[in-house]
Amino acid sequence: YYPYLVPVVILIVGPATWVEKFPEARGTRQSPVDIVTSRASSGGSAPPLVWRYSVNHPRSVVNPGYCWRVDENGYDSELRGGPLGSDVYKLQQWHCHWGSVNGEGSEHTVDGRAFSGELHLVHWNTSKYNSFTEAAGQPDGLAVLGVLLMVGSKHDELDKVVRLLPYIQHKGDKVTFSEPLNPANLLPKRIAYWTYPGSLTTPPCTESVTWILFKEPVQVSAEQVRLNLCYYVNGKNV
Ligand SMILES: O[B-]1(O)OCc2ccccc21
Ligand SMILES: [Zn+2]
Repeated sequence: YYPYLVPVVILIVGPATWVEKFPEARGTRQSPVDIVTSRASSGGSAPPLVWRYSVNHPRSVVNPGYCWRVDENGYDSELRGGPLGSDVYKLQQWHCHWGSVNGEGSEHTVDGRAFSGELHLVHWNTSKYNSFTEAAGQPDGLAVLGVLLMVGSKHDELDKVVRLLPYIQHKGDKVTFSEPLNPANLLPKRIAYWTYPGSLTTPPCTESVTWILFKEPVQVSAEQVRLNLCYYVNGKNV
């Protein structure tokens, strides 16, 4: 008999190899980062951060393969002030990051602590650029509101998306819903935040994101985390 040549396939995936395909990943303002709270300078006299979202318009939930994403389909919205100077940004999409093990799903950490998940509301600079794609390549092109998620009470607004996950179990699946939803209800009550110039946390890791990470975590139920996990660890085809 011939000793079977076991095909040794070393699948090298993950951040360590992103630099080969995405040179931006070697940059100087890469996200996520650990927020060292003792080193954060006080906001001083930054103007207030202001947002306004449209509520009653059709949205689509998509499975892009790494989580779920809600597309705002171009409906009106505004984010301005805070670290954003005089530019006005518009909500393009929002998505979440969950871990494979509960309790360590967030992208950012705070003093070394990870959270169960992290919501990203992605806005683009409509004062300076003509499209999301164009803005996504510019240093002041995107502004992302980051919301840390921790296990606690059920989140009713988020549940409008979580309950649709069984219908988009595979990469590329999409479902459109018209139930009124206010993205402002996804944000914490207290709106103190940390901000820093960073990048996409996923390829192509473009350094075009002004990060605005709220200090106060938002609570989601253990069942909501479980639903996110089972549809995005098992359901996703990488
Ligand atoms: O890397 B991210 O998930 O976080 C910020 C962002 C913006 C646009 C697409 C993907 C992302
Ligand atoms: Zn993200």
